[in-house]
Amino acid sequence: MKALIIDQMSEEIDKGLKERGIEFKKVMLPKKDELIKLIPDVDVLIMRVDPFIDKDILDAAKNLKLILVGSVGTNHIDLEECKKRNIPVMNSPGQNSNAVAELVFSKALDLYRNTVQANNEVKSGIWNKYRWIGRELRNKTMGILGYGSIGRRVAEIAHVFKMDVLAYDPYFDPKNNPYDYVKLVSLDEALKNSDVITLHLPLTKETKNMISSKQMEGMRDGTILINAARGGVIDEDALYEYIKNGKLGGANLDTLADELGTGGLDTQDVPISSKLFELDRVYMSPHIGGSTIDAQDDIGHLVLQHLDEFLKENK
Ligand SMILES: NC(=O)C1=CN([C@@H]2O[C@H](COP(=O)(O)OP(=O)(O)OC[C@H]3O[C@@H](n4cnc5c(N)ncnc54)[C@H](O)[C@@H]3O)[C@@H](O)[C@H]2O)C=CC1
Ligand SMILES: O=C(O)C(=O)[C@H](O)COP(=O)(O)O
Repeated sequence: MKALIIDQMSEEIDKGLKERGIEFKKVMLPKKDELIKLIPDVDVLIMRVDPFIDKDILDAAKNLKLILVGSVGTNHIDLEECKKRNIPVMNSPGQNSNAVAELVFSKALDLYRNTVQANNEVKSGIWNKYRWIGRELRNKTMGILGYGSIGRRVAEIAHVFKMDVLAYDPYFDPKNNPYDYVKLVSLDEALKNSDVITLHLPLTKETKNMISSKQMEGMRDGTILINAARGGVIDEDALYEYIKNGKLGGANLDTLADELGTGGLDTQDVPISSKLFELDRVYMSPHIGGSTIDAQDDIGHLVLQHLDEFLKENK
């Protein structure tokens, strides 16, 4: 059995493959052409959110029996084509939830306390403590869109910050709500009554551009938006307009519609641009929500557990 690892993953995976006597190769983020050349004799593909695994790659993957994904989202894999070929795709739910949730609060606090502008100003040699009057999360309302693994972890932390918590998730059965301090509401109610809105739902046909002008119009003045889900969920043109016209208080984004893992760019250290970058009240990070040593180690263990389950079922 041969495995191919195509992203930066925990060393635990290398160790685990060796212990199981599985031969493996590591090629960091191969381009599509390169992957098509590498994949014909691969049995197990181990990856994160790049590159896009499409029909051409699957056509070349004559031996492929399993795709192990060290991420939650699988919108970068043609699941239909995998199903046709009987190739299971096993993702890693739950393992990076805390990492993403912590980043959400870092992002909300950064915007509320203007840390990026304050940092830049001090380092440019200007000391002015009066310009950067911020706000506190305490007593504000957190609106969580998508009350899954990450959404629920965000709710727990928001409660500790003494925030009120609203959540919108049409697929979540309220009977399973573990927290009495989280009120499950409609999308409109969540938009209208939140000071901080954070997105934790998958990118699907239904959620693409789900947050657009109409939804931004329905938000409170000064609302800040955090997106550590997928870029395509927010209409970036509308976001630009609503931050520029002052209706929204800012956005802190970990993802963009045209980025790695969403079928857009396909390598690292690529130039990226967006008119959103013109706006001071837009803060960015390059899709690092799940990128902690802790989360990647937990993911490594789950990937190996999934591999063992597969091997057991396919002896
Ligand atoms: N920035 C990053 O590094 C990371 C981003 N993600 C993204 O976050 C998403 C959520 O991750 P998890 O919470 O772990 O997944 P999850 O599957 O536990 O939760 C997703 C929730 O979204 C809900 N949902 C689906 N469609 C919806 C809709 N139309 N409206 C409202 N809710 C809807 C589902 O019912 C589910 O409860 C992933 O799909 C992925 O795209 C996940 C991990 C890291
Ligand atoms: O799990 C997901 O879905 C994510 O978006 C990841 O955390 C980000 O991708 P990775 O590159 O961290 O696997």
